[in-house]
Amino acid sequence: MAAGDVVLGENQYGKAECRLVRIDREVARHRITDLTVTSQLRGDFEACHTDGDNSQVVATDTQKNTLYAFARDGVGAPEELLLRLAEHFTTGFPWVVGGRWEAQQHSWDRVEVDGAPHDHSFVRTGRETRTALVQRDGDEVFVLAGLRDLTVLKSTGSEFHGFPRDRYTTLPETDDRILATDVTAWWRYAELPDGPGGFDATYAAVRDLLLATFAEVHSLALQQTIFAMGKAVLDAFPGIAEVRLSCPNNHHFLVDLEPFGLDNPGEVFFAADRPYGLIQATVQREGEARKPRAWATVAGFA
Ligand SMILES: O=c1[nH]c(=O)c2[nH]c(=O)[nH]c2[nH]1
Repeated sequence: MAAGDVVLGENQYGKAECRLVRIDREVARHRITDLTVTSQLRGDFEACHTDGDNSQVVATDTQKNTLYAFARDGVGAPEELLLRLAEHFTTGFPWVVGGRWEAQQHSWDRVEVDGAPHDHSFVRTGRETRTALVQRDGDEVFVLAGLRDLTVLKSTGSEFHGFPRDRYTTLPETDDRILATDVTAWWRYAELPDGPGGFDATYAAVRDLLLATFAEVHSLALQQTIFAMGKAVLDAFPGIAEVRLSCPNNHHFLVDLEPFGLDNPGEVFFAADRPYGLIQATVQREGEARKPRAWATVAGFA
């Protein structure tokens, strides 16, 4: 090949953000699963890119249809649905070597009527979005699970001091501040959960641990808090190999009420929306092999 020839590099394609709602209605008390799913295939699609030869192109429309057809049998945990799709496409078409399947799960609560949860009416809650990402390359499968927009705030139990001061430093030291963030977390399964409840139970337990750790750690920095959150997850789940966290420091500034002849003993704040500190960390097990390919397509993580 002559130097300077132009060739196709890495590529993937599929249907992005398929909106899927499944109602389990075998019993009077319906259950709702609300997902946004992206399916992308990797493999030998060179002829399509270079010559417009579509003979190996599993249409994005087909990928979308497969998702809805699979949902007819039940969805289960988002990770399970993605693993099914990965298996189907990777084993069903010889030139498809793998791909990337991602889901966001949108949560609904039951409407309460006279104090009782309703059977078939739901209300969108302000809860976090659950996320899942399966990537497959031949027999190698990476499963990430996570959440985003888990918004938390503690009104005390947070300090920030001892940082270096130079001519540009104006931030006062504080031994009592609001700590607020929107947690984005991903964790990578080295072993898939096979106990009761599987992925769903692990998700719920990890979420609880993240929240409890945020609440209970007396924070000297958001960095310290997020490391503790990741560590709590690794300590509790041997099958989880690493946790990555990305957390904005949603600053709350004490308002100066002196011009109005008032004091402000940590009660009235301006909640700024930007700029915000952005604190990100990977919490991992010492000596465990890194898996950079598992993270290559996760936006916003180092
Ligand atoms: O928890 C914090 N970490 C920082 O790195 C930082 N920097 C800053 O200005 N405020 C804070 N708070």
